[in-house]
Amino acid sequence: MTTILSAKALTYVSEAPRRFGRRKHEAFKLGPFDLTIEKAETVAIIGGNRSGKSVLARLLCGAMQPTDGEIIFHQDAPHSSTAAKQQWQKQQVRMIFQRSSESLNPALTIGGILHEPLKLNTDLSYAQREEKIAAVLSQVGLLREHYFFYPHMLSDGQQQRVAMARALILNPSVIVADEPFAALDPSVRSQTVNLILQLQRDLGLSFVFISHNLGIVRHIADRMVVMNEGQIIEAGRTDTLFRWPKHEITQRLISAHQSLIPQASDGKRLK
Ligand SMILES: Nc1ncnc2c1ncn2[C@@H]1O[C@H](COP(=O)(O)OP(=O)(O)OP(=O)(O)O)[C@@H](O)[C@H]1O
Repeated sequence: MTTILSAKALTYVSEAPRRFGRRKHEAFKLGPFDLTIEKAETVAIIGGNRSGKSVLARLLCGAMQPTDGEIIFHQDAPHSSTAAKQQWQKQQVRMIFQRSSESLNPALTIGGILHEPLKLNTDLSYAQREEKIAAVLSQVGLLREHYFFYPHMLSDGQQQRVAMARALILNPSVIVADEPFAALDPSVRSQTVNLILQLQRDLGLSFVFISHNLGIVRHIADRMVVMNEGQIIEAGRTDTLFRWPKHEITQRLISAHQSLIPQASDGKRLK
């Protein structure tokens, strides 16, 4: 196995705002804990509300800075200067959010949306960027014509694919997805799951995703990380955790999921 990144003693502490203004965030402590992500694996983060799943996802992709601890990238950066190395590392982990429609700029065409990260992060010429965009559109199952569409002209599933294309365009090693399936209807959801599995096979990508849907977690995650009150309370292979959950909270989450699975008249679970 090849380790892509490891979080060491990762800690995030936010104080409650003292006075004035709306209380957007309350006091919260995440970690310290260690976590590794291997090449081409899928790691699901599960846990109750406010357990810190989204904060962990944001720390992993660099959208929030840890108060303590560090995230180490194990691949060699193809650059020698520290600034270029840091820039490259930032590109290694990209995030996609729950509601793609809200994260896509409505004033830009899909082409415009996909040019942006390339303009900001690479020295590619216009023609090279066009070539890269055509390739990534096809990777996520969209057509070349979609380049000229605005986000509102696309379906939810297609918008999700654009969000995926934007995440992929800088050739990351890890995609972090916060509830990527929650807002999708069941058929689009299974298409998105299949797309993720296919991209993983084709590109050797690692996926870290947060989900309350344990059916999908069981279907696609190699490993599971269970969080509660800012701590990892249990982690391991998905099959093992589903069969032999050790922590009481993991047991509760899994039995709540299993109670939703239809039972046959003889009491056995339907496949
Ligand atoms: N950007 C932020 N800055 C500071 N604190 C934050 C930030 N985002 C969330 N928090 C705080 O971190 C705690 C955990 O929130 P988080 O959103 O990570 O939980 P979650 O497990 O993803 O919950 P849910 O399943 O309800 O989305 C909350 O107390 C929240 O107020």
